[in-house]
Amino acid sequence: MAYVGILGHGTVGSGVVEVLMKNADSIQKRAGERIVVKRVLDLREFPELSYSGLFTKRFEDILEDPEIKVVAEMMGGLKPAYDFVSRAMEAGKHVVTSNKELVSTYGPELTQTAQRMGVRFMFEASVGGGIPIIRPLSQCLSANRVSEIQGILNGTTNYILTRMGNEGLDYHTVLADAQKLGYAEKDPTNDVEGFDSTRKIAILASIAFQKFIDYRQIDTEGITKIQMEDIEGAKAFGMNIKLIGSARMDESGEITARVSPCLVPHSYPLSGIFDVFNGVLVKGDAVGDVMFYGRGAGKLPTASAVVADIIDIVKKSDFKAPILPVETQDIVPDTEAASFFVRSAKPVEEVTAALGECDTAEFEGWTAYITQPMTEKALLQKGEGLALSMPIRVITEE
Ligand SMILES: NC(=O)C1=CN([C@@H]2O[C@H](COP(=O)(O)OP(=O)(O)OC[C@H]3O[C@@H](n4cnc5c(N)ncnc54)[C@H](OP(=O)(O)O)[C@@H]3O)[C@@H](O)[C@H]2O)C=CC1
Ligand SMILES: N[C@@H](CC=O)C(=O)O
Repeated sequence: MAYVGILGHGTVGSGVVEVLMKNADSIQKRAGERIVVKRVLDLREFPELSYSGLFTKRFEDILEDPEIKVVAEMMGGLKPAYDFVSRAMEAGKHVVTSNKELVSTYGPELTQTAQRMGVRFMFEASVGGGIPIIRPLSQCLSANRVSEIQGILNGTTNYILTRMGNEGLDYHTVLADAQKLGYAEKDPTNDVEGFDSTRKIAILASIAFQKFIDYRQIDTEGITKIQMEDIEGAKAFGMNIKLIGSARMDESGEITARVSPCLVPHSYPLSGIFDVFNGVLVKGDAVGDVMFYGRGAGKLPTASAVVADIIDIVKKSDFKAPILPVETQDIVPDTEAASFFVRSAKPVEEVTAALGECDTAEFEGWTAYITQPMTEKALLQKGEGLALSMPIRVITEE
C-alpha cells in the first residue's frame, strides 16, 4: 500500500480523492501498488462523504504519520502551503502540487529541498490543468533549443471570452458561471487580470530556458478592459480575442515575456481553442512547432494531472522530477513592433491621418482599425486626442 495525505479538499483536492478511489484498480496496475488516501486536511468538515472519517484539521496528523509517503497539496496560496510543503519534504515525504502561485514563487527553492532530501517535488497540474505540458517540456523536448512558448493558459478567461463572443453574454454573468464550475481561483482577480497566466508562462519559460523567470517582471494585462465592441470588431477582421501568455529567448539569450489579450487570425493554431480549453504552442529548433491542447481547469481534468504525478512517484519510475533552475534571469522589455487593434468614434480620415494606413471595419458610430506594425508607445503618441480604445496586439502568422 502507498499512503497519500491530501492538503485541501476543494475543487481539485476532492477530484483527486474521487479519481484515486474510482480508478483504484487500474491505478494499482499502473503504479504497482494500491494507492490509498489516508488523511485529508481541510478547514471544513464533510460529514456527508463516505470517507468523512479521514478528515483532520491538524497538518501534523499527516506530517507525523510515517506511513504517508506522498503529500498532495491543493490548498492554493502561499500561506500555509509553502510551510506545509517544505516541512513535508524535510520529513522525507514526496510532494505533488497544483499550486502555481507556490511553484512560480518558491519553485527553485522547493526543487532544491527535494533534491537534498532525496524526494520528488512534482507540479504537472500547476500549468494547463489536465494538459500534460511540464513533463513533455522537461523530458520529451529536452533535445531542443526552445525559442518561444505561446499559450492560452487560463481556462476562466478563455471561457469568458468564448461565451461573450458566441452568446453576447456580459462579462459578470459568465464570470459567475466560471466560478460555479470551479474554474476560477478563489480570488478571480488573478484570472481576469492575467496574473494566473503570468505565473504559468513564468513556470514554462523557466523550464524551457533553464533560467528562473520571476513572474513579477512580466508585463501583464488581463481581460477586464475588453468590451463587447472589441469582440465584434475582431470578428469583422476574421479574428478572435484570446488572452495570450508568451515568452521568447532570442539568439543572444535575452528573454522577453508578456501576458495580454491579442487578436488572433482564425488560421492561427491558438485561435480554435474555446471554452475552458487551454493550448500551448512550443517552438523548438529541432522539432519545429508543437501544440498541447486540453482542459485547462476544472475538478477532474486537474485531478488527472495530480494523480499522474502521484502514480509516477509510487511506481518509482526512472523519471526525474522537473527542475526549476536556481539561476535567475531578468527579462528585457519587449519593444518589438506589432500591429494593433483600436476603436475610435472619430472620423476615419482623422484617425488614419494620425495613425497612418490601417485596415478598417465600420460600425454604427465607431470604426475598428488594425494599424501597421509600430510600438505601443508610438501608437499611443500618434493616437493622442483620438479617444482610442485600449490597443490590442494583433498576432500575425510568421
Ligand atoms: N480549480 C482549478 O481548475 C484548478 C486549480 N488549480 C490550483 O489548485 C489549487 C486549489 O484550487 P481549488 O481546488 O480550485 O481551490 P479551492 O478553494 O476549491 O480548494 C482549496 C481547499 O483548501 C482548503 N484550505 C485552504 N487553506 C487551508 C488550510 N490552511 N488548511 C486546510 N485547508 C485549507 C480550502 O478550505 P476553505 O474553502 O474552507 O477555505 C478548500 O477546501 C490552487 O492553487 C489553484 O490555483 C490548478 C489547476 C486548476
Ligand atoms: N483558475 C485557473 C485554474 C487552473 O489553473 C484557470 O481558470 O485556468
